[in-house]
Amino acid sequence: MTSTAPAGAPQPTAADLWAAPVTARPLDATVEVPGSKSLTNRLLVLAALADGPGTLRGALRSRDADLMIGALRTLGVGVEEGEAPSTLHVTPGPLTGDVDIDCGLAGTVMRFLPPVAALADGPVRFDGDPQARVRPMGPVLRALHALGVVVSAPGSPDLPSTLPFTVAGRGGLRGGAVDVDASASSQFVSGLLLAAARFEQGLTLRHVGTTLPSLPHIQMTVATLRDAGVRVDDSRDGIWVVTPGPISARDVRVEPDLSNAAPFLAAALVAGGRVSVPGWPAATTQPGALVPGLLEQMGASTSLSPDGVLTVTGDGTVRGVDVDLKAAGELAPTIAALAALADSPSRLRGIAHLRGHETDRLAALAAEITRLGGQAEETRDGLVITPRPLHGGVFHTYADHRMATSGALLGLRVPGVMVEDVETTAKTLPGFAGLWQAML
Ligand SMILES: O=C(O)C1=C[C@@H](OP(=O)(O)O)[C@@H](O)[C@H](O)C1
Ligand SMILES: C=C(OP(=O)(O)O)C(=O)O
Repeated sequence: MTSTAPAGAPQPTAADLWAAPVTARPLDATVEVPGSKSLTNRLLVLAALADGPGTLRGALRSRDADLMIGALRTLGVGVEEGEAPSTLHVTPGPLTGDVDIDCGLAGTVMRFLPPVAALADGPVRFDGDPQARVRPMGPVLRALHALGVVVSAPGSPDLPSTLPFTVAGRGGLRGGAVDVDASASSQFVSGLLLAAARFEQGLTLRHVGTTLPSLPHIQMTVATLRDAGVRVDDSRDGIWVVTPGPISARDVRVEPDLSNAAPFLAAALVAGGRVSVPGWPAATTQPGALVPGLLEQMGASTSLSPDGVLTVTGDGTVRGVDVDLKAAGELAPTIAALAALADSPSRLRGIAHLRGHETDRLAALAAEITRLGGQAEETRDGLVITPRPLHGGVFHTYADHRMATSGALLGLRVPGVMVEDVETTAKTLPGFAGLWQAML
């Protein structure tokens, strides 16, 4: 397949460009990454639906997390900062309708909150960034419709399949059995499951699509529900049964974001030397758990100390890989950047659904690696990347935080890489450029 960059990105001005730093010497750094986006936004939703006030500690504060906080407040939930901005006290209350929710570009907000909105006492209007208006929403909205919820789009008689849309909250939902095709996003399943204990009859949810991406994220949803005392039966592949009942209010600590740790750890492979990330959980449902194994396949050594410090060591040589990233599509931009710097070709498979992420990530990665002189081609479900000598140039990011971190990784070795709008990393990692510089 040929690649064209996704449309919609205006030409950057010089002020939008960040000169990615090149390293002259091996790294020797420890990088503390903030809380997981996926855990923070799940735990916020569960705290909002819980049977009493609860607390999150080590929560992420980023655009996506703050959009979730803002949306929950709009719905009548109390969310107060504690002694640190990463401590959040959540006080559930009756969910109020006749409100507007800004989803920004956050998949977790646009997919997790429509089922919650069905519990509100009036219409909840959802919209987001221009790029959010092309992200797939149809399956979750069709599932809500099948459960008896009225979902509408402004000025159209049809059931919407993208933002903007309105969910007519009626103060509650019967629940029952419903099918969903989650082949475009696991978040359709997670969103329905997170609210399901509050449906009168709970929920029996069956995935009916050909493929199911991001299974660790669904397992994360199930684990966070169970930790909050909700009964979930996931003993049959592609079927989840949530028993109705209270969601327990809790005081929880959020793990660091292992997917955001990935580009920092990968830097040890590109520059040589070592990078350590403290707080690495001994066991986790985050797909970032696959990072050490992937980096080892690409030539790194890794170790996890008993006190949870993950260390990646490299010698500046990157090996090509053939990997299925279906379980961890979030890691694909990092692996693609490594592949462009490798000593042999790579194939990334199982990630067709990345076309519906912040941008069409397959097109964006192929276009930007090619622009720097590399060879990267889209396949039906991924990318084939053949290393070539790279040169500097503008690395467009398409409002995608993980495109920006990929550009930084390439720039570590290739002089003159100018990353467009590096601040787009604030979606999940505010201060990325400073953390990156401090690592060098
Ligand atoms: O549930 C979650 O927190 C997420 C699920 C995944 O979505 P997809 O299944 O759409 O890839 C992942 O890519 C996204 O960054 C976060
Ligand atoms: C796909 C991602 O985000 P979202 O939660 O917006 O889907 C991502 O962070 O890589």
